[in-house]
Amino acid sequence: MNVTVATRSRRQAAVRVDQAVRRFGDRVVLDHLDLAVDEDELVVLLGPSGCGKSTLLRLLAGLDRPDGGRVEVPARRAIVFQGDRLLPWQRVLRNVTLGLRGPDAERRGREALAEVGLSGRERAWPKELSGGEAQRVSLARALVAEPELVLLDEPFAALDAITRLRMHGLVRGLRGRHHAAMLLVTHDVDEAIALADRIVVMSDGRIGTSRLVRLSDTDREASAAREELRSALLDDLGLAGRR
Ligand SMILES: Nc1ncnc2c1ncn2[C@@H]1O[C@H](COP(=O)(O)OP(=O)(O)OP(=O)(O)O)[C@@H](O)[C@H]1O
Repeated sequence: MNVTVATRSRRQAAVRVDQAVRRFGDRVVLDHLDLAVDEDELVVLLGPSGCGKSTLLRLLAGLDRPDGGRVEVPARRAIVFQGDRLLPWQRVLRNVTLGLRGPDAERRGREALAEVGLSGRERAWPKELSGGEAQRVSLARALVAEPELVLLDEPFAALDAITRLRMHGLVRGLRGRHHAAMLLVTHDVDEAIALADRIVVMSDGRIGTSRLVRLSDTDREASAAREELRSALLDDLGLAGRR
């Protein structure tokens, strides 16, 4: 057994991946990959299609096991996928509180929905929601149990550009109130810049470069510093010509 649930202590990395290997047949998808995510840190994992991002996230979520190496994650973790994966036969509030126990579950669910701007929609059915609203419910569901780690697997990829920008603003706001490590997977350079404390670029089954993002929220929208980072990331991804 090589996935362990870490005992948490102060200042420890929330996620620690050491030399993880994952193979499918002859294909080595994760090739001795190392990655650490600190408590409270939002790391964006950026990489081209097929480079193994989802494979890594599945290991961290405990949905799959490595063939070699170690994966340490906290016990309380949540995952948000590209599709909302809400239960269509449950109302919005119930979808959020499904994993909760105790007498205050409903109150916590309502608070989580208020946080994502969906007060008043508690009794709606999932099919009555827009794509952006459904993903906001998914975020509320992920955060309601105060996880130590939130895994976000291209959660906004299916949304239109304007809704996606709104979701970026929402995630930045939520970070101030939830002290979780977050790992967000995307192949969208602009999304990475909009959200990350640190961007790690994945290729050939390993983490290549790791860049700290030191931009203010205003700079993230439009500035020379942002363009410089964008160019550097396109270089990291081998897409320099697309600038
Ligand atoms: N269960 C599996 N069986 C066989 N091959 C798999 C399996 N899961 C993933 N792969 C292969 O591993 C490689 C990496 O897949 P993965 O989904 O992790 O990539 P990704 O970086 O998330 O891609 P995308 O950005 O397109 O979602 C792909 O070549 C894929 O075909």
